[in-house]
Amino acid sequence: MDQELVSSWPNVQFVPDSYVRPPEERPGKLVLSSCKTNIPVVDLEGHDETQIILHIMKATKDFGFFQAINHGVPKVLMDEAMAVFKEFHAMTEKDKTSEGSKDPSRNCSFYRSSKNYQTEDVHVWRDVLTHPCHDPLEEHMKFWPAKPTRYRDVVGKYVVELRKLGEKILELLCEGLGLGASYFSSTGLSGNPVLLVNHYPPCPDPSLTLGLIRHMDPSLITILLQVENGLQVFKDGEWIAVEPLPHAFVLNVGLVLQIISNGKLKGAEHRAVTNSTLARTSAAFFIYPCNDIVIEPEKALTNACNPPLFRSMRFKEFQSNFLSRYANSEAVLQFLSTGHKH
Ligand SMILES: O=C(O)CCC(=O)C(=O)O
Ligand SMILES: [Fe+2]
Repeated sequence: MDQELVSSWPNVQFVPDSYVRPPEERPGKLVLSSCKTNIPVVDLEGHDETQIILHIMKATKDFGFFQAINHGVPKVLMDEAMAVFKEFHAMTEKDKTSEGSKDPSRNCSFYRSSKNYQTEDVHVWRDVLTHPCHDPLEEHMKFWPAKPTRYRDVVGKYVVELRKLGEKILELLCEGLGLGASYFSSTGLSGNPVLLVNHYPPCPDPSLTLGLIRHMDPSLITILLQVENGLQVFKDGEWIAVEPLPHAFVLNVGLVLQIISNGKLKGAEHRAVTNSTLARTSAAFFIYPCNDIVIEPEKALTNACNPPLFRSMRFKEFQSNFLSRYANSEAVLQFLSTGHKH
């Protein structure tokens, strides 16, 4: 059973030992309805941009997360993209594996649990399709799945819209931080968006396992599309469930933005729980810097009273160190820290 994708176990009756999380990580009773459910909702339409900026800054400072409505991405396209993501994950294991493994460099790939499957002690209950989304799009698209037949067409349109939305949110955050609106796009810091399509099949005992362990994202920001419950955010010692709102996106601050803003904006830990009846699909659009870009606290945001809290390093180095410490945010932050405290 271990050799197959989680989605290939249609009638699994119990959680295999290799998927049972250690007791301190298990969601237990906090799987769904017993959690609080409240993260801020930000309406991105409207004429008063100053108010929108204030609202986003407050939400990201308080929670590291918010849901965006009236964001400008066509609803029909969101529905089509989610439908095609579900169609991909509903294909046979053979088709998913061959359609997701066309890229010899493995930037576009399909895998179960996590990229550390071979070395991790315990797996998580998910299958993943991931691929790059930066320009020139056609060059990456040839490695994207060709089945379902409309995948490239629909997802190609979807990622163009998400890149626009990402730029818009980053511009608003820049203004909130007092940086020029084009700060990220002009520096290459937002030049490397990647899509990750998570699929969490129904699980016989969601209290024992996780779809995704507690982590922070190694991105500038992440834009998540979800239609079923399962995402939880850790705040003030508690797990908060992020209930899907129709046609909203869930936005969160990643570690790269935490570094650049010198801690003015902070990421939040989050995880995904599984569900005993429904399969859940979520699509995370990560805005990453290009590999060779140096990430460090922006000089305009540091001074003698606000010394840089984070070391400077290339994104590539940041990412490999992040991955080796994935589940341990404290160790990640310690690695990044200059030793200065707020
Ligand atoms: O599936 C979700 O809701 C969470 C996805 C996520 O956090 C991630 O892919 O980093
Ligand atoms: Fe995440």
